[in-house]
Amino acid sequence: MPVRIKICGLRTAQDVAAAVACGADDIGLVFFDRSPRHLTLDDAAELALTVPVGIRKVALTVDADDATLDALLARVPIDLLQLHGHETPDRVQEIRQGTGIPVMKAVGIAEAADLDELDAYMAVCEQVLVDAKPPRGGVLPGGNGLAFDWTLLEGRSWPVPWMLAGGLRPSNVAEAIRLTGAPQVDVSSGVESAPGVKDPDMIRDFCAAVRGV
Ligand SMILES: O=C(O)c1ccccc1N[C@@H]1O[C@H](COP(=O)(O)O)[C@@H](O)[C@H]1O
Repeated sequence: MPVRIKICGLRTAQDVAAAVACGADDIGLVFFDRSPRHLTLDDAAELALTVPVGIRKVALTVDADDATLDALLARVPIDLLQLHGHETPDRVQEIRQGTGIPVMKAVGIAEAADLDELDAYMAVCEQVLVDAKPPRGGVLPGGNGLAFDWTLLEGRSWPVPWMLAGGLRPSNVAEAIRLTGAPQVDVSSGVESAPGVKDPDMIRDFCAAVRGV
């Protein structure tokens, strides 16, 4: 099976076109106002219209309340919710049942013990996102371009689909896939020329590196 590719933090129709042309499977829209990739609902609704059928539209939220999620889903057609905050397994379950939208919960990894946290989420969501733990006191809970020790994942297998994220770039994604066996990869800052500014050449190189594994 080819490794699935998610390009996250797209903000313009040109970003979407570049990702789609290079074979991305998922595009990520960020709804977190402290992020340089944040989209308003109006901008996201317009951008969503440019995404071809068959490409999954993923909404990234951080500890969003029900009203925020309802407003988002009423305005923007979303295929998968990426929960990137401190949502507990109970809250994940509640969101999944309340919205009817499949959920991918992000879990931050810095050491082997952090992997235990994944188990509780496997039971309540469609997918998990295995990301680097954000730096203490950092502004963003993700999208920091930081990798974790991928050897922690060697020999692991999980019963639900999972995606690898954190510091992936065109130059390291092939090694990350080889070491971890990741069936899906997610990138944001690793294909940017500046925070929030996607670079079509880097998107192309990233996708080519994944497809070359
Ligand atoms: O991209 C963001 O701005 C962001 C904001 C808040 C939470 C998560 C965010 N991005 C996600 O973080 C990981 C890793 O990103 P990177 O490739 O290391 O920059 C990825 O899943 C993004 O979707």
